[in-house]
Amino acid sequence: MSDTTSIVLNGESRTTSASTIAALVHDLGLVPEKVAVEHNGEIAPRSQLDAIVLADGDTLEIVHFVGGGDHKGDDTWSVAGHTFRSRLIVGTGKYKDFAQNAAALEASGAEIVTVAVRRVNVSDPNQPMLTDFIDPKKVTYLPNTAGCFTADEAVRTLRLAREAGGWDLVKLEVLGEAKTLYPDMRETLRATETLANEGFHPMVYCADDPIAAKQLEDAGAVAIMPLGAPIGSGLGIQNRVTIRLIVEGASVPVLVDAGVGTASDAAVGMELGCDGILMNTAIAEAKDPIRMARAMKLAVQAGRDAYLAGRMATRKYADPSSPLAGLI
Ligand SMILES: CC(=O)[C@@H](O)[C@H](O)COP(=O)(O)O
Repeated sequence: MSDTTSIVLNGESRTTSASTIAALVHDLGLVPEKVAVEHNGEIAPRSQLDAIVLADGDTLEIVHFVGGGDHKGDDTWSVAGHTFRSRLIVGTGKYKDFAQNAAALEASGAEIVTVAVRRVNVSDPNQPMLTDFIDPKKVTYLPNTAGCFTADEAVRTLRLAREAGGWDLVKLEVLGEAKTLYPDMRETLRATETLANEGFHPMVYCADDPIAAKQLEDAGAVAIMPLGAPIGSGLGIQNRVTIRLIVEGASVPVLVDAGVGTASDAAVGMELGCDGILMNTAIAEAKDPIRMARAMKLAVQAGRDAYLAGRMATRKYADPSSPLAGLI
């Protein structure tokens, strides 16, 4: 058994002297109901907090949900000074029309919509305008740089967005090629630096790469948005390990952006500890977009609750649900 244990708390390494997880939680002054614990790579159920004794070489991560995480609906998240209840962000592309888009948004409960500045009309009053259907006073508009393939193009696009609507909380995506729509991480990093220096708050679409995620954060990204799978593919989260590593390493919100196909994909992202999910195609291309929007809302909530609840430990073998002890 070890007297001093190195742990990761809210993404930061700390050393403490307690020997069981429950004692650690107490020593650190945390509220047990508001912590999630990962012990040697497995989520430890809260009921076992005081049963797990730490040994030398153990790995332990304690995630403390400051000010949230209970059942009273106060589980908010914040980015660049804006606080939201909904952890779902929806897009504004591929819908039949703005009316359907607005109805899906309503059903999703999302408080943020992302808008492709180069594709969606938000400023020409002679054309149908998104703002007539989705009120920017009630919903946060998150301008994005969809369709930009260089840092310069993306930065120019967001400067225009800021001039048109005053938006400085923005979503940056710099694509590498049309076939995969994978981000060009070199250009993305360059654009992040420029935007941060110009006073923007860039939420950044990126590869599911923990090192790149850290570099973006250092460059001024206010949120890290790794793809779950290629944009518009609906393939669901392809690499849970890298998403989890990004969540563990980040001190800004992490949101899966792109590739969600159905509700269970959204739940998986949230169960991995992401702060939220951004999606467009899964809702817009569903046979019934309004119903799918509602399903996504519930899935994001369910995944978040499951994460906060702390899943049971996995076992290699069966364990009877009705205890066999005492039976003849
Ligand atoms: C809406 C938006 O910003 C997209 O660029 C985003 O990446 C969504 O991807 P999906 O369409 O795969 O959900």
